[in-house]
Amino acid sequence: MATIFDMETVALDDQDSALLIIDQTQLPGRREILRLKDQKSIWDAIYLLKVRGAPAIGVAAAFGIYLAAKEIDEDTFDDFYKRFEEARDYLDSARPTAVNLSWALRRMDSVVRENREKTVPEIKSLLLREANEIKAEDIRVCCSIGENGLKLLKPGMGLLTHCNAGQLATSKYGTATAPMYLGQERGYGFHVFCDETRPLLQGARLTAFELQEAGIDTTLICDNMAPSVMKQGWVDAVFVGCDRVAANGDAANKIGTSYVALAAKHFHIPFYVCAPTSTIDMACKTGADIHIELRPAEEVTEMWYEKRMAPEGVKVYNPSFDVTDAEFITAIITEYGVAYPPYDVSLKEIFEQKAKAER
Ligand SMILES: CSC[C@@H](O)[C@@H](O)C(=O)COP(=O)(O)O
Repeated sequence: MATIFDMETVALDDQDSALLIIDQTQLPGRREILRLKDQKSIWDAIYLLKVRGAPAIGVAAAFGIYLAAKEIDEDTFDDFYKRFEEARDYLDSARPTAVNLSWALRRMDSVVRENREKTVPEIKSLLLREANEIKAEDIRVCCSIGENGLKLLKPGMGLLTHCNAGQLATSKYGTATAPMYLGQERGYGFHVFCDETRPLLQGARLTAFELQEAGIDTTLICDNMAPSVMKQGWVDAVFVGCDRVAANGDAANKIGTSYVALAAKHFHIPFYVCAPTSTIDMACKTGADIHIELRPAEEVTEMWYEKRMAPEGVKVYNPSFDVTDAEFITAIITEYGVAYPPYDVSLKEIFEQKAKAER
């Protein structure tokens, strides 16, 4: 599949001693690679959206906790694990909604706990192996979501997406964009509408950039234009990513997603949520249990380039995500297949398939 950068979204350097990310706050104007070594700068990069998107955050956290573990200078398991837990909890506090962050850290934590009889250097190298596997898995998962999503589409279709669930939000290919990249490679000739995605414009700055660079026919619209574009008959399907899916199929994604879902339902357009199983949180019963991150008011009162546009002192409400109720979701596309309502049944089946495949 075609990708836009030579560099991957998240990587370790050649010495496995620093996290390399492309600073997404600078895109599309500047392609700046950041080299992050200490925990504070990795935490900041996640919080400030220099690296963002649920799967990419998970991979960054996996590498981040490995780098933290590497620096722990203790000989006994208990002393090592105490400091490991502190670093784990610190990274986990960077952003609350995307479950991939805690999912990846839990996986790394299991590696430590399951190998307590090994030496600390051995545990450190197992952590490196696990972080690399989390990233490799993410790439495979995106490819499978691409294949599963493409089966739902026909050549020449018009698609709409919200926020950035693309290459920049994952290790490669994206989730919601994977069927688009794959379709492009196979001559489907899709036309994609990108919602700009206020307040931080991930759609305008990142998705429109990615898709255009990949040669996909792309049109940028303001968020409030989606219903109008749908009404004209230009959209045959909506594809979005997600940050956490609850066991009943309610799905949290970038603020504004539920508004797109409502419009899609009104115009009888299928609304698909692309979700790696790492983003499905079966411990979370419904969308009401999903913690929605509140972000600083300045993201709304100032434009991305720091130009104030709202009156000083105005009250601002700035939730970063919203929950689309399961009833508005036509299907959830995972790496193990497509789940249809009722999701409490179909998502369980997806996890059964996953367990079978892992046996
Ligand atoms: C494959 S990424 C899915 C989601 O993480 C994405 O759609 C999204 O909402 C990202 O939000 P962001 O605040 O930019 O991290």
